[in-house]
Amino acid sequence: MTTPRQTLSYLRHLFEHRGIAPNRRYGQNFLIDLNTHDLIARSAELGPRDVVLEVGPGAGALTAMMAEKVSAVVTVEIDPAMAQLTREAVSGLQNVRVLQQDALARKSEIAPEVLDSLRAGLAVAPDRTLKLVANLPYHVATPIISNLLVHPELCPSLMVVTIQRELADRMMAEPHGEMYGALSVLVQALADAEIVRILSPKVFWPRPKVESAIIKIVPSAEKRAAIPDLPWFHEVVRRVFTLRRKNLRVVLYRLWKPYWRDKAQVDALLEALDLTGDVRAEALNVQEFIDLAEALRSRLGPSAAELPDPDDSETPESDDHPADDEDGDGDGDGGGDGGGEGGGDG
Ligand SMILES: C[S@@+](CC[C@H](N)C(=O)[O-])C[C@H]1O[C@@H](n2cnc3c(N)ncnc32)[C@H](O)[C@@H]1O
Repeated sequence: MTTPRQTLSYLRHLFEHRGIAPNRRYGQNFLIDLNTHDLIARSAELGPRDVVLEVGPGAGALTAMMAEKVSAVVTVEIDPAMAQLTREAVSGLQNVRVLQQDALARKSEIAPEVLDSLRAGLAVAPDRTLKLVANLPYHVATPIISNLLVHPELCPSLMVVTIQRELADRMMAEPHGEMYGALSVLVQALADAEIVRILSPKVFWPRPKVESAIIKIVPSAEKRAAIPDLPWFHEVVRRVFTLRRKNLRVVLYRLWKPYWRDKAQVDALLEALDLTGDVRAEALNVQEFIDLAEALRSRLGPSAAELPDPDDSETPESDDHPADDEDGDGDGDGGGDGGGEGGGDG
């Protein structure tokens, strides 16, 4: 077995020879411990019916290992130099498609070319199943995972990914805690998740500043079926956590203002759900979020999904960084009137 030291030396020489260096902007921390690659592949229970999506193949070591076991691998690599290394690592393997592009379109959606390649791979035989297996670049992990989780036809049967440990902890977090946010609700509402292993910075080159984790997410058909409108659920969870420190009465009134005559209508909706208006989003459990989204859907109607965020310029596609209170007013909503917290969730 190649040791981490040998892999590191190989990568260093390869990069030097090509005149390239790891690019922090792209979250390039390469796994140098091949045992970890092996653990990722084993945890993904790879088999001949699988079509694997790998975002960020880097030098292609995990790609080549997986391609031996599965029916097809679709890899997406933003960095042309890395895409070239991946192509070389899998040359001779007919079942790997290397897309050199951003895996995301419009910052938070999975690029249509990626989805089309997955559809093509799955269409080859009716028993093919999709899996996401990757050492994900940290800045795209949340949109990749959450978009696949709610995707109507391309939700994977399994996701095994390496991510920052903090993000893994957020996925597993319980209500009331600082870590609990849109991503916790989304993952727990739609899947069963477990942390497979915490990874020390030492297994990467260059070493990141923080720990990472391999997380295994198993989307559940039963849980999905309990949520009638997945995109709406995603939208409600994401929006409500943009104002995590306001009470729910204020949050709902403010987020869907054109739809309410007055706050008494919000109170009536909350009362029907057995919730008091002074409760905060971070206190709601997953089932309460499912019920809330459904009640709002019935009350507000389909056009509510089209409503822009209260102040779109300040509210990115995210919510959830714990405990920021950027406007200093003590309520942590990051703005005087409905701005978001930023930080990368849901
Ligand atoms: C953490 S490295 C993983 C590399 C390799 N799979 C490994 O395990 O050593 C993340 C990889 O994702 C690529 N990447 C970063 N942002 C991306 C994006 N938006 N779309 C596709 N690939 C991206 C980086 O260039 C890098 O190769």
